[in-house]
Amino acid sequence: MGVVIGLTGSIATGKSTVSLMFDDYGIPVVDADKLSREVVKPGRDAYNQIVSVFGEGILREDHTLDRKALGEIVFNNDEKRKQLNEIVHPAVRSEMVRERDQYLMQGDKAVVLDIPLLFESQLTDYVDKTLVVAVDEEVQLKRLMERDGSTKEEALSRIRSQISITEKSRMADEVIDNNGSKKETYDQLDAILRKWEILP
Ligand SMILES: CC(C)(COP(=O)(O)OP(=O)(O)OC[C@H]1O[C@@H](n2cnc3c(N)ncnc32)[C@H](O)[C@@H]1O)[C@@H](O)C(=O)NCCC(=O)NCCS
Ligand SMILES: Nc1ncnc2c1ncn2[C@@H]1O[C@H](COP(=O)(O)OP(=O)(O)OP(=O)(O)O)[C@@H](O)[C@H]1O
Repeated sequence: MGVVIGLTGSIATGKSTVSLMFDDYGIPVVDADKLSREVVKPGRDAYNQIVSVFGEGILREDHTLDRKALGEIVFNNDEKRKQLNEIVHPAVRSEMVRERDQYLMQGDKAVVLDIPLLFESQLTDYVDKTLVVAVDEEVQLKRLMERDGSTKEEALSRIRSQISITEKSRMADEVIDNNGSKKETYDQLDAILRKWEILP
């Protein structure tokens, strides 16, 4: 049976960057962020529930979700974030398990579940190994502000919505230090995959 790797980190620590490296090895990745965007498309159950809870003020003119507006609400209010999670997460979880099992059935040696909230949502039972991508907090803040063009306040409200990267690193089976170059990150991933006997 293939190994299921739970890939996580905290926001902007480099999960997507490492997930692209898995692509290079031909190891399939199931991306929870991507699924969470699909299950809230107009007409889907989760979309209808979000509109009924948060109102039409979080819709754009074309009726798709205004993710920035919804983000401003939920990253500044724990109760509202919990409500959104309760709507979106079950749909993401069932799709993720379906895709994971499909890869395992077709005989893949490993499959990656890229889940930002692996520890927050207590999803570690869905995976065999946990891999955390970590950077120092000042690097995280800088990369997040640069990537999203966000203010320090906006970036900090997102960072504070998650368990700290220090704590996640303590819970992980393996940690990749992504403070350095992408090449250094690649080398660490390579070593871990060899240690786990996923690569020869
Ligand atoms: C609030 C929303 C609309 C903001 O959308 P936006 O396009 O700005 O961000 P995006 O979805 O690309 O998420 C970026 C990052 O934010 C962090 N994040 C997203 N949702 C959450 C959450 N509920 N709690 C903590 N961190 C979160 C993750 O690190 C994620 O990688 C969106 O994040 C959302 O629907 N969140 C709820 C679903 C969820 O938990 N998704 C993450 C894992 S399934
Ligand atoms: N080793 C690195 N050196 C320089 N920049 C990097 C490195 N790793 C990642 N980055 C940059 O940092 C930003 C955050 O990385 P990435 O998008 O991979 O994080 P993430 O953990 O997937 O974020 P999110 O939680 O929002 O999904 C991106 O702009 C990325 O290009």
